[in-house]
Order: sequence, then C-alpha cells, then structure tokens
Amino acid sequence: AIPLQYGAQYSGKRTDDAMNKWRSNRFGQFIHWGLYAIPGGVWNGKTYNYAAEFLKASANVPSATWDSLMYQFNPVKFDAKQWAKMAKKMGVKYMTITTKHHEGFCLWPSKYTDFSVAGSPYKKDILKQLVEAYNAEGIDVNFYYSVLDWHHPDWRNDIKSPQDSVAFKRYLDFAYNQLKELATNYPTVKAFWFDGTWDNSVKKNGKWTYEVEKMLKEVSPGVIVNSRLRADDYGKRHKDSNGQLMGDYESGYERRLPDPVTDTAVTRWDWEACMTIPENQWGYHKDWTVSHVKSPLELLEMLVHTTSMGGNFLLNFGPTGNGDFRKEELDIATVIGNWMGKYGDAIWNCDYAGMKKEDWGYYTKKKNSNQLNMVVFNWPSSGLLKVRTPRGMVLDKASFVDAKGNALKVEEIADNQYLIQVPVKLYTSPQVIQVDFHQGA
Ligand SMILES: C#C[C@@H]1N[C@@H](C)[C@@H](O)[C@H]1O
Repeated sequence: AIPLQYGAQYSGKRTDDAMNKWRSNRFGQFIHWGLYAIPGGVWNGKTYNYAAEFLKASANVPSATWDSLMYQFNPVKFDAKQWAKMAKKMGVKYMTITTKHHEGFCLWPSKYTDFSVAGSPYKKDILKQLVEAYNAEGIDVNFYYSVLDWHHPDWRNDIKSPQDSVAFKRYLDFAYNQLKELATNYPTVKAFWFDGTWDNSVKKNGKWTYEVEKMLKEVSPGVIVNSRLRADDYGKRHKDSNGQLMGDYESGYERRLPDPVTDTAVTRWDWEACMTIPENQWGYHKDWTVSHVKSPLELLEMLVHTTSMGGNFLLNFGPTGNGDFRKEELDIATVIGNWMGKYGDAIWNCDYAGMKKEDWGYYTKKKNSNQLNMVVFNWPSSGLLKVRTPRGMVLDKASFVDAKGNALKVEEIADNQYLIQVPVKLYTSPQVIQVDFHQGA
C-alpha cells in the first residue's frame, strides 16, 4: 500500500449508532435554495436551459450584479413548519439543505461574511428555522456546503503563483471557520454534504480536507461526512491512492444509480444517490418544459432501486424565491407519500438482500430479520414471480403486505429456485409482497 497521511481513515462501514441511523433513514429530501431561486433560470428575458443554480455562469452575469440579488431576497411565503410537514408526509427521514451553494450566499447569519440572509431584507436565520421545524417532525437535518465559492475574493480554481497560495490559504481559513460555526451553532446537524471540491486548488490541499473532517467530528461527535470532501496526499478524491473510500459514504451518484446487476460491489460500503426531478435542475427553474420531468412512479422506482442496493436516496426540491414549492413538486410529494404511508416498511431500515435481481422488480431486506420484501414494478403476464435464493435460504411463506392473511402459492421448482403465483391484473403502482424465510442446511 502507498503510505498516506491524508488517505482513508478506516475501511468498511461505520457501525456506530449515528451511522446506523443514517443508514436506516434511506429516503431524504434535498433542498437547493439561494439567490438563484429569484431569477429561476431566466436572465434579461432569456431562458437558459442549463441548471438554474448555474445561471450566473450560464448568463455570464457580472458578480456585482448577481450579488445584488441579495437585496431582493425576501421569501414572504417561507414557512419552515409547512415544509417540514410536507416532508414528513412524503416519508423522508432526513433533509439536506444548501447552507451555501457555489454563489456563496449563506442561509445563516455567518459572522465571517456579509453575504448572507443577515444582509437581505429577510434578515432571519433560515437554517435555524429549518433545523427546528424538521427536527420537531423527527426528521434529521444535514448540511450541504459548497467549498467552491464564486463570491469570495480569495477563492481560486487552481494555485498558479505564490499570490494564489496566500489568497487561497485565506479562503480555506474562511471556509474552515464557517464549517466550525455551522457544527457549533447547529449541534443537531447529523451530516455534512460537501460539493464543489473538483478544482485543482482543493485537490492540492488534501491536508485541509483531512483537518476539516477531523474538526467536524471533534465539534460534533458522530457527525457523518460524504466522500466528496476529501482529497488525499496525491489529490485523489472519493477513493484514496490505495482505492479506499474516504469519508463515511460514497456520494458520487449524482443523477444516476448503480446498475443492480453489474454494480453490486457498491453494497460493500455506504452510499447515497442524489436525484433531480427534471433532467438537471437543482435550483428553482421557471420553465420545466426545457427537459423531461420525472413522474412520481419513475422516482419511486429509483428510491426502491437504491434501497435494494443498500443506498440512501436523496430527492431534490427547489423552492421558489418566495419560499414555496411548485405544483409538480407538491404532487410528487403527495404520490410518493401515499405509497410510503402504506409500504414504507419495505424502505426504512431495509438493506440489500444479497439476491440476484429479477425482471419483476427489487428485493429489500429488513435489518436483523428474516423478512424479505419483493417490490414488484413489472407485473408478469404469466402470473409467476421467479425467485432465486442464495444457497441455504429456504422460502416459507409469501403474501401481499396488504393481505397478510392470504398466503400466496410458493413452489420450489429446483434447488434455490422458486415461483410465487400472483393474480394477473393491471396495477397502477408497485405492489409489495412480504416473504418469510429461514436458513436451511
Ligand atoms: C455540478 C453540480 C452541483 N452538484 C449538485 C448536487 C448540485 O448542487 C449542482 O449544482
């Protein structure tokens, strides 16, 4: 192995209470909210199709002009309690909020910058209201923090001169102080979601990334840090120069999921996929006709797919500049919430079942139980669901979660091969079959 000072600190999955809770949560709400929500992808009457939170770059807006949006930030419809109630009904167990996105605007009154809610007509601490409202609903709150900062004069994409080094050192001190401020002032935060760490300037500062993670875990014992923060001694990210995952979980799955047949290696570590409802809009965009918008059932299948591979699914919402949600997002929250209300037990506290993927859908397995869930998306015209079990696993009985009393016919047709007979009918949403099993000889 290559000797590293700033490589992975451990291998395998954390098994402490904080990580076990993070893992059992499975379904989270991502919220991207900042000044970009005010123009919503439109600048000087022109609609830009690229991600709305990148509008400053897409429309080539001068910094002084963009930063003056702070004086328009006054979300009169913002109601943290209402947001938290919607999230609770949707069935999420955690929420990740952009404390500061690439634009540098802070949703909390940071003492290290004037570019925050404190400088806006709104004035109040948005983070505080969200943390209190979501925690009151029993939902954990995690902080997204962009290391990349278009506003801060000392930010550098790369270090090409001694002057760059001096300036970037000031920037890194600023970011370190902000992160310590967040961990100290919001002690119930459960995880930090780092983004904007792809530039050479950060890759050349693996030591700083190591020290940030160390500080956060000292200030907030048990806190969880995603793999995007760290760079090792050689600038390697996510996995260090010895191929070991850095941080507490892999967070490279952005708008994509691992393949349930070829990518099962991902089940060896903790991971999370984050997902947009349109093709690629994280911040609020006025015009969602610019791309495909995923339906509730497309997103529900992604949630089940992710759980079936032992990952967390973080679904993104982009509130408007006024602090309310668009109708498509409210509808998705309702449809997914209705399903989770009936079948959430096949998601929460469930994990990879260690079984071969079948065409009809996905398996999830309740932690520390002999309860296997079959979430069926593709109903077989044959009325037969094929199940291949690992050696020694014997199926005992199967029934719809909605009809526990009516046992389904389970036929063992060969060693470790079963067929479960189900009615042939059209269902309009995925059905869940619960299977009890035991470990045989
Ligand atoms: C690129 C990029 C960023 N990473 C996603 C999580 C969003 O924050 C997007 O702006």
